[in-house]
Amino acid sequence: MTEPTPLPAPPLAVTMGEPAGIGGDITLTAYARRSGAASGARRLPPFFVIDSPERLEALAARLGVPVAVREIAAPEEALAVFPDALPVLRQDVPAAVEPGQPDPANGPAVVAAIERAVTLTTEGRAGGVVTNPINKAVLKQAGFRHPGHTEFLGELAGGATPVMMLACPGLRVVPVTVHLSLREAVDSLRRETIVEIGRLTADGLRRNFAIARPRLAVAALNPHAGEGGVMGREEIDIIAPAVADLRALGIDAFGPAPADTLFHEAARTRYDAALCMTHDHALIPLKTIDFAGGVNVTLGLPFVRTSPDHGTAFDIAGTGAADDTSLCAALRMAGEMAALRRETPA
Ligand SMILES: NC(=O)C1=CN([C@@H]2O[C@H](COP(=O)(O)OP(=O)(O)OC[C@H]3O[C@@H](n4cnc5c(N)ncnc54)[C@H](O)[C@@H]3O)[C@@H](O)[C@H]2O)C=CC1
Ligand SMILES: NCC(=O)COP(=O)(O)O
Repeated sequence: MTEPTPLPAPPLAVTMGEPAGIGGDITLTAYARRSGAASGARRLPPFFVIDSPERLEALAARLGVPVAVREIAAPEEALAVFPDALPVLRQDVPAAVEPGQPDPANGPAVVAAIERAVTLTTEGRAGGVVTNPINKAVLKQAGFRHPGHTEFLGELAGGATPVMMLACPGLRVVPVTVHLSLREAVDSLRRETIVEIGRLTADGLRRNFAIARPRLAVAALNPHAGEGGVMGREEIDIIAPAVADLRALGIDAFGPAPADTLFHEAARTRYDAALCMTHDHALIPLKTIDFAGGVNVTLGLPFVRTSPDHGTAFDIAGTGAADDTSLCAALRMAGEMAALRRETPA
C-alpha cells in the first residue's frame, strides 16, 4: 500500500503593520527574493499578506520593485498563487497612505489585520502569524489599549502569558519587563514574574527550537550584580530567589549574572537564552550583534508568531532604503516553528 501524500503546510499570514511604515516595502522586496536564488539565501516559505492590494501595487510601482500583486479570496488560494504573484487577502485602509505620515484613521484596519491573521492561524488555514511593525503611539491615538503586539496576542489567545523573545544566530534574549518606562520596570520586578517568564521560556525553547534541556542565564539588574547589596538589593531580594525557584523546577538556570559580561562571544556559548530584567538590557545586545537578522518571536502562545526585530522606520518608508533581512528571517523562523509543531504537537 502506498503512503498517503502529506498535505502541504498552510501558508503564513503576514499582517500589514502600520501602512505608513516600512512593512509594505519589506514585504514586497522579501517576496521578490522568495526563491532565494538571487541573494544566495534560503528560499522563503509561502505566505500571503493581509493588506490593501491597490496600495501594495502603488507602493511596488513607487519603489520600482517588479512584483505582481494578486488578490485572493481565501488563504487556501495562496499556495497556488505564490510562485507567480504576491497573494493579498483584502484589508482596506480608509485613509490615503503617505509613507512616513501615519494617520490614526487607519488604526482599526491595522488591528483587524492582526486579528484576522490570528483567527486564520487558529483555524489551521494559516501556518503562523508574521507581523509587520506597528507604531504604538499612532495606534494609541486610534484607541488601541495594548502596549504592543505581544500583549494583544496574549489577549487574543484567551489570556495566555506571552513572552517576548528576540533571536539571532548565536543569541536569544528575553526581557522580563517589556513596554514600561525604566522606573516602572524596576518597580514592577517580582520574583514570581521572573519564574513564570523563565518557565515559559524553557518550555518555548523545547517546543519551538527543539532544545531538549534549555540553559537559561538570568541577568542582573544592577551594576556588578548589585555588588553584595552595595549597588542595589534586587539581586538579593528578587533575582537570586527566582533563579533558585527555577532550579527547583528542574530548569538549568544560573544567575544573577552581571549583565555587562553576559553578551561577549565566549559568554554567549554558555546559555540558550538570557533573561534580562528590562527591555533595553535584552534588546541592545541583540540589535548590536545582528540588527538585520534579528527576529522577534512570541513564546507562550498556542500559535506561531514572529516579527522583524525593528520598528516602523518612518524616516525611510517609501524610499527603497528598508532592509528586508529581518522579515525574511522572521518568515523562515515561523516556517520552521510551524513545521516542528506539526511534527510534535503539544
Ligand atoms: N514589532 C513591532 O511592531 C515593533 C514596533 N516598533 C515601533 O516602531 C516605531 C519606531 O520605533 P524606533 O524605536 O524608531 O525603531 P525603528 O526600528 O523603527 O527605527 C530605528 C532606526 O533604524 C532604522 N531601521 C529600522 N528598520 C530598518 C530596516 N529594516 N532597514 C533599514 N533601516 C531600518 C530606522 O530607519 C531608524 O533610523 C515605534 O512606534 C515602536 O514602538 C518597534 C519595534 C518593533
Ligand atoms: N522593541 C520590541 C517591540 O516593540 C516589539 O513589540 P511587539 O509589538 O512585538 O509587542
